[in-house]
Parts: sequence; structure tokens; C-alpha cells
Amino acid sequence: MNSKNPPAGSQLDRVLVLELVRVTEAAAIAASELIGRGDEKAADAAAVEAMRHAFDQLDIDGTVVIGEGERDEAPMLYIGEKVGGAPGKGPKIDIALDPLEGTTITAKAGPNALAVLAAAEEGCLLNAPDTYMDKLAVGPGYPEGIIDLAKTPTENVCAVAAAKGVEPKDIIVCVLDRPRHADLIAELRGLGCGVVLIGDGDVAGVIATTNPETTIDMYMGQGGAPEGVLAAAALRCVGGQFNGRLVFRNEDEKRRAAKWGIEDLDRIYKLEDLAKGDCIFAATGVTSGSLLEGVKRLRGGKMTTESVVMRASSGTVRWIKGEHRLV
Ligand SMILES: O=P(O)(O)OC[C@H]1O[C@](O)(COP(=O)(O)O)[C@@H](O)[C@@H]1O
Repeated sequence: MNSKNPPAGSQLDRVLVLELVRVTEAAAIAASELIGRGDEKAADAAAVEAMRHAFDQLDIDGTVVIGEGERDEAPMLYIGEKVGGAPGKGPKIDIALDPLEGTTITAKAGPNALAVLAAAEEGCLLNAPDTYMDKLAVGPGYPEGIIDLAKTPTENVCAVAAAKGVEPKDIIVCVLDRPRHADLIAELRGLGCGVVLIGDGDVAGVIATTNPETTIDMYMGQGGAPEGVLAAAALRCVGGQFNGRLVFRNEDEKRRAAKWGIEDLDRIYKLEDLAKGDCIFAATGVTSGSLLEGVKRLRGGKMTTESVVMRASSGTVRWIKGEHRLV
């Protein structure tokens, strides 16, 4: 399929691909005012408000399927909220979003904070509850099924190493730096693997496996389930493999999952289970990192942004540098 021929009956207009970048740009620019200011909530709120407003400029009948939380806990961009300027008229689009992926990163001016979203036709994105997810990812170029969450980290590293034609010790794995990953990190280091520990931001961590320049071969460990769907949408566009399994810490989380129609609590989700059909992934850097440059405020009343937008049906990836007037 090339970009001139979207799938028959596709609701995802080609114009929308570029329009969505305006939405992530707006969120990133708003959050960037709070970089390094130590206030996670204010940074998140600024991104949410800007993203909400930007969505309303689009001629879509959008529904947030992954957002800032449930209606009673999030004033804006909550799950189920309608967004877009053409309710009942425009194309019906489901949206997974994280206006600020990396609130702590932003507050501390660390690397890899993003404004991010995925859009797909109605019913094509998993309504992931706000639980953790066990994640396992590898970049493109490996035989299908090379990774398997049902296997141990050692088995997965050995499989990828064999397919890559290297020793397990040559494999580099990205892991969120959390006490819950102590055993995983020890196992990987026992194999001699390089472990890249990140403080936050596992959407960028998963996507890093698709970029040889990062040297990261695999992503492993538990992070947010919503972030898992966003990362899966990106991998649908650029290639790579992903396994995710929801992790429930209590009965309330299981109840929330049931509410979104999730019955098999142990299911291992693959890319197409998380984001199926045609989908679009868009992100703008808030702070600079392995994926994107962050927002930069320049002398002379200007600022620059860097964004990426990709589409599953065409496989097109566009890197967009924006120059904006400070207002
Ligand atoms: O911090 P926890 O509880 O380990 O959760 C991990 C999740 O938090 C993040 O690091 C950042 O999330 P926030 O933007 O909500 O701060 C995600 O990338 C990741 O999936």
C-alpha cells in the first residue's frame, strides 16, 4: 500500500496525518514553558489544555479511548470524551493520547519527554485500563515471533542474539530504572548485556529499539499500559515486534479492566491486538532525547519544535521541524 492509496473505506484522511502534528506541537510548546520548574502537575495541565484546544480545530468526530484517566478523575481529555470540531459529522476517529509523556522528566528537565498521540478508526485501539503492563519489544528485521513474554528474559535475549548473530552479552536492553526491575536487571547483567536504565518515558524507550543509532536492541519491563498502546501504534508504523501483558495490583484494577471489556487477564497482546488497522502516530519533543529534539526558545521571539508523524498503512515516516513565533 502506498501513501497515495489509503485503504478502501479508511476514515483516516491523508490530511489528518499532518494536522495531528499541530496537536502534539501545541501540547509540547505549552509544556515546554514548565521545563525544569519542578512542577509536574502544572506542566501536565498546560499540555492537556493546549492539546484539547488544538483537537477542536480538526474536522473530526474524535473519541478519547486512552487519555488522562476516567471522567471522575480528569477534567479534560478523559476516556470517552469527544474531541474534534465536527462531532456527528466528521470521520469517527479513536484517539489514544498522552499530552505529556514524562511529567517528572519535564519538571526536572531530563531527556525524552514527549507530547504524543495515536489515532485509528473506531474500535481499532485497545481501551487499555490505567494499570501497568509487562512490555517486551524488539526493533524491525527479526523473524516474526522472535520475542515471547511467556519466556524468560534470558530466553528472549538469547533468541535475539542468535538471530542477530552476536553473543547475548552484546545485546543492549532498555529498562525503566525502578526497584521492581531489580531481578530483571540482575538477570540481564548476569548475561553480560548492556542495560540502559531510563528514569521515565518508556514510549521513547520502546521506540528506541527501532533506531539503530540508539544501539538499543530490546525493551523490557513494566510500565504504564496506556503508554504500551501508544508505543505499539508507533511500531505498527515503523516495524518491530511488541508483546504486552496487563499487570493488576488489586481488585479495583481488575474491575476497571472488565469495564473496558477485558476478560482474559493473562493475555499477551501483540501489535495488532493493541493497534489494528490503519493508524497514525504523532509525537513532538518537549525535552530533547533519543527520538526528538525538544522545544527550543530562541532569541528574537522564535521557538523551534521537532515532531514525527507516521502512518501504518503507508509506512511513511515524516520528521517535521517547526519554527514558531512566540506570542
Ligand atoms: O513511574 P511508574 O509508576 O513506574 O510508571 C511508569 C510510567 O511512567 C512514565 O515513565 C512517565 O509517565 P508520566 O508522564 O505519567 O509521568 C511512563 O513512560 C511509564 O510507562
